[in-house]
Amino acid sequence: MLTVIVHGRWGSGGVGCPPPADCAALAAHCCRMAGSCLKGRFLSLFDYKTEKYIVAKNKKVGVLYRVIQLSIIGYIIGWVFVSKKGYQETDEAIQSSVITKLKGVSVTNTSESGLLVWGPEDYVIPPQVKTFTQYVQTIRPLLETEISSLKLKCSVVFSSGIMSGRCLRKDENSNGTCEIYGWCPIERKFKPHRGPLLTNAENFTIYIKNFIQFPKFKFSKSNVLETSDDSYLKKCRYDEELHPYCPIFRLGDITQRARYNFQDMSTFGGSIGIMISWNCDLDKGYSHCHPQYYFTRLDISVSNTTIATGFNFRHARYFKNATGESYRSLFKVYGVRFNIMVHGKAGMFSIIPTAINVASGLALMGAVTFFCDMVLLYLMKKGNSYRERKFEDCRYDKQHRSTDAEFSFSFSKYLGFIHL
Ligand SMILES: Nc1ncnc2c1ncn2[C@@H]1O[C@H](COP(=O)(O)OP(=O)(O)OP(=O)(O)O)[C@@H](O)[C@H]1O
Repeated sequence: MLTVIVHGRWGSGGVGCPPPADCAALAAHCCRMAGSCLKGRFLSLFDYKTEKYIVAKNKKVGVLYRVIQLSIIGYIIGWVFVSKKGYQETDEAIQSSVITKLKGVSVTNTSESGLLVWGPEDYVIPPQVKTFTQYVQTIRPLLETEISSLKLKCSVVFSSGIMSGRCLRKDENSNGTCEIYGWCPIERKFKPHRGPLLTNAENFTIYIKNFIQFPKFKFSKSNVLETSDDSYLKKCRYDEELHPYCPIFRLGDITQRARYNFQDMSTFGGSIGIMISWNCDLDKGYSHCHPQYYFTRLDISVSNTTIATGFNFRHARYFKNATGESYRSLFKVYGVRFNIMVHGKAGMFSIIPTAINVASGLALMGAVTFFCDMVLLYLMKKGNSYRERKFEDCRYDKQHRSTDAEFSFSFSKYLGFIHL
């Protein structure tokens, strides 16, 4: 669009103004004509003003104009509307709840502890801080009441504990050892057993139940397939191709999907992130909103030189012998910690984002005209001749003293209408 910008002057003095004598005559004339002038100006408010186009027969600029125009149309339709769904209102304020249940049984037979059977209630340590606090609270009274009756004093050369202040086994050959309060025997340092102690741990299964809500659209759903088959959860195992909506995962498959071997990870432990991603196009309907799972190992760094890899913690079991003495078994456990993260985004058609994106598309199209005008006027060889045609100087003309066109120009100018 090539628009003519009209320049002009209105008033006395300066280039284009008639001599003062003529101005006085003109003023007198205007006064006589005041009534009709005002009427004419008022009526010109209801004139329809249209833009003047100049067709520039320049192939280079013409091709450039079409190419940019097509690119912008492609961007708006392809990227903004089709890919980014610019016609939808979105809600990322997802409300979510995750419930997990692990299943699987294993047997260990070591020289220290003999034959032991391990079920989920033994090897699953609740990761939530809240559960852990409850665990500490049930144990603490036992320690506090029993601590005085127990012979917890232990004399060692190096250990951590509370010093009693007494020195034991002091003779002429040695300075003796400090007595401390602590559990006997003190913890011995073992190198972790190579590979998992719970040998079939990679076949354990974890059931991840996830509920999500998009409050803006009053939408809620769970990741468990909606089916009338009661035995579905007993049989199914998650598989991207065959059972993408089965919420039961084999531990070995999870580490494999995170590109790590379960056997390697189980020696020193590790942390696996399970991301549940909900990307729902609610225009397609309820049944098309499904979760997608992504697995990644979290306790590693890109450089692979971190010394912080692995995951372990200490865990104790307390019991009493036949005479009522309290004992505890202290375990330093190496395990795989699962961090489950939920991310969600839902979109639904709305007229407001549609209108905003259409308007910004049209504004971009206007910018193309401005850009091509600049190229045509300032970069082309014949730029001067185009400039002469594009910009016309409308000067005051005695014969047409107060024309509608002139008034209309001034009115537009002083209202600040600038057309590109
Ligand atoms: N980790 C898991 N591995 C395999 N199946 C599981 C697992 N957790 C639950 N299930 C099965 O999924 C179904 C639904 O489990 P849910 O916990 O809702 O019900 P439940 O009757 O309390 O299960 P259960 O008493 O068997 O633990 C049950 O058939 C259950 O056996």
